[in-house]
Amino acid sequence: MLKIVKRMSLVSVFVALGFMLVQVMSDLYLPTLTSNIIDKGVAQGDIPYIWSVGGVMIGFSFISILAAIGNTYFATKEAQKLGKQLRSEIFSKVSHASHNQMDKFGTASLITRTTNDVNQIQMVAQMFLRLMIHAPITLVGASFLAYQKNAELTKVFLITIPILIVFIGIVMYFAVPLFKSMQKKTDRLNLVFREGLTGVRVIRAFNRGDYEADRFDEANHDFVSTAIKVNTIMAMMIPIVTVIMSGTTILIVWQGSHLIADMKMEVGHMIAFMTYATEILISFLTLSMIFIMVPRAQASAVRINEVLDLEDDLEQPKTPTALSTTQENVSLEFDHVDYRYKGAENLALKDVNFSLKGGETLAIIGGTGSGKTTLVNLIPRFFDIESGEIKLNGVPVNTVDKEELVDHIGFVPQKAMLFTGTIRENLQYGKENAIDEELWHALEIAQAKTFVSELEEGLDSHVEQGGGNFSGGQRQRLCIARALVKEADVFVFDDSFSALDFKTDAKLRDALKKDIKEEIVVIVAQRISTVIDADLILVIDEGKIVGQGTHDELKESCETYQEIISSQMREEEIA
Ligand SMILES: Nc1ncnc2c1ncn2[C@@H]1O[C@H](COP(=O)(O)OP(=O)(O)OP(=O)(O)O)[C@@H](O)[C@H]1O
Repeated sequence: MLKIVKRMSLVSVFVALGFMLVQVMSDLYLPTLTSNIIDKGVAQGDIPYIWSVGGVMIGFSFISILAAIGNTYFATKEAQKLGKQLRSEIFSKVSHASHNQMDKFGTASLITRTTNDVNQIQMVAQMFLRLMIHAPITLVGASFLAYQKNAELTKVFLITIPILIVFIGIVMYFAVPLFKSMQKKTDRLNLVFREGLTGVRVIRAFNRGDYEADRFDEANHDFVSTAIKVNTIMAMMIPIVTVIMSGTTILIVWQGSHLIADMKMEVGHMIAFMTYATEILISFLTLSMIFIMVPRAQASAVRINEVLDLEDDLEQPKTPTALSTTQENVSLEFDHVDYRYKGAENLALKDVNFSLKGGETLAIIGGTGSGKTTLVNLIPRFFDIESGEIKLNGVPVNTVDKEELVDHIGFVPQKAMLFTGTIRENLQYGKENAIDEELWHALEIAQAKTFVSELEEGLDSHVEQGGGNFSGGQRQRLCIARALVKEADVFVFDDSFSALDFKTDAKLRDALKKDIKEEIVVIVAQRISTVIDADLILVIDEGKIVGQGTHDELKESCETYQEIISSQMREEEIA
């Protein structure tokens, strides 16, 4: 937690604490002034004394109010700033995280960490600046002043404070673990909620609405029952502490009245003593709340630090090699590449070997789970390989600055993902200053020009979250156009033509061939018709290249390729 709160500005922290100190001192002085008014003013009928001390009291009350406002302002400002900074740092970390790191946490947990966990820290930071120092200082100050008023009467605390401590201890024993478990339950709730929202169409298609609602209810019930338990325990605090406080007052009045009767104490002193006693007990209560909140925030701090301390598992080269692009040097080479997912027993890719020159098209075909996506993900270095070497334009990709490498690659992932905004903003994602002409050209190659031009607002048409207002095929074509706007050396299309009909698929590949003369095109596909014209086809099975060559060569020599052809011919016959 210390590591996290270190982000707060020391100046603001000291200013907030300074205001708080002034507030505590003023508050502690007020009961003494009350006691003086009663004992010296009221008891002796000294009206001018009452007026003058009353004036001082009003003055100190004002100082206390102003100090409280100052403290709250700086405490809130610093706590909010801390929350803002943490959220930005987590977001930045996550947006630069590798695929492996994203898989480690999961989206739902990352959302909880950015929202709920940051809120916990924010609350504790504010409480620290408002109360954490206030409570101990008040406790010490009020105890000292109460002792000064009457040492004999402080014996009352020897009875009430141990009772309070035991009670608070019991509450903490039961409440702290429940508070901690609530974080995990919030994670689970977010996970189920998120899956329910993102998968709403699948849920409807499979008529699983009731099942999902039950699943959500279960997570919701689990969360709520823990919250009820914890709140029930906490709800007991106030009445029991009130009883203890009332008991303390009764004991003070009972003991105090004897002392007054014996002329060992004045009435004003007893009233001041009672006020100090209340402050002492409230400080104890505040401290106990702090002891409950700090472990909870500590759990949040650990979860936040887990994200912030993520070591970059894709090392940035210390002296990066520049990646130049000339008409002659565009090339992509996989040299005996092996890759294994973190923690996996088997290699996901074994001994992948091929090379391509600018202007060539590579097609990768194979069954589901054979390793096609894994292979193309290695080109922009989403993962680091176990052995072998991958070179782009003759330069090993792990020696190139990561951002520079990605700048040279136009990537269309398997899942067509668009951002909320306009079509123009989405297309300019890879080249901010791309002019309309370039955007229309990319749309034309991607076979998206016709439907975009038919939209009333053309390039300025609104794109809903995730591209929800476009069909699957339209989304895919917009994603293809977005990649084409980039000035890349390699264009990767990971199963990006799957939602297109055969005619559009053929037209798109034709347009690509005509337009992309110097760059490399890598197409992952399931359909033979998509790969048929490629200069090189890799047939992949269980991570191994089982055949490579042109369509005609593979048709003769590769058994797996022949099987794919015959299975698709059967499908066409059936159709
Ligand atoms: N993040 C991951 N962690 C561990 N294993 C993974 C991960 N992603 C994929 N795999 C495994 O690696 C293998 C290859 O997966 P990959 O996604 O590359 O296949 P694919 O050929 O693209 O499949 P599809 O055609 O269904 O998209 C599969 O066995 C899969 O289970």
